[in-house]
Amino acid sequence: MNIGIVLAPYYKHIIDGLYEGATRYLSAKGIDFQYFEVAGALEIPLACQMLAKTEQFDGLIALGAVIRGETAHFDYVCAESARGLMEVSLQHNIPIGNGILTVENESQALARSSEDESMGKHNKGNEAAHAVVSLLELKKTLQR
Ligand SMILES: Nc1c(NC[C@H](O)[C@H](O)[C@H](O)CO)[nH]c(=O)[nH]c1=O
Ligand SMILES: CC(=O)[C@@H](O)COP(=O)(O)O
Repeated sequence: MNIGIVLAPYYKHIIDGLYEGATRYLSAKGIDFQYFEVAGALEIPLACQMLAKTEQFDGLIALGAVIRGETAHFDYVCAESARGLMEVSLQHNIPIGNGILTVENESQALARSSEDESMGKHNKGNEAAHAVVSLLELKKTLQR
């Protein structure tokens, strides 16, 4: 099993936490992974489509953090990155875990990308990795 991780280090310290959460989950299950960087969350869907077309990955994980600013740009970045991921996943029949945070402020982002469980919220990178693996396990069951 080979997982492609597409990450957008717009906020590097936050993405590092998401990446740690995702890769700890994959490593604990003995699953191989490779990562690829893009500029921001809006570029993640096309990168996922590029990887899906290689047919070298069983699943993909998208890691990003979108924090609301002063304008409506937040709404478009969140909506279009999520829509793009769903479109690629369904069109290419490839499981994609959406670990793109869409939050109001940095505090909310840190709470969802921390390695310290005492921060209260789950690590969304870990959650995205679990989501992909669970879909791949379902796929394996159906192929029996
Ligand atoms: N504001 C955030 C962005 N904005 C950049 C876009 O994702 C994109 O790179 C740009 O519009 C050029 O196409 N990206 C994030 O990942 N997080 C943000 O908070
Ligand atoms: C969420 C974003 O897109 C970020 O760039 C916010 O920028 P702005 O303050 O110009 O809305």
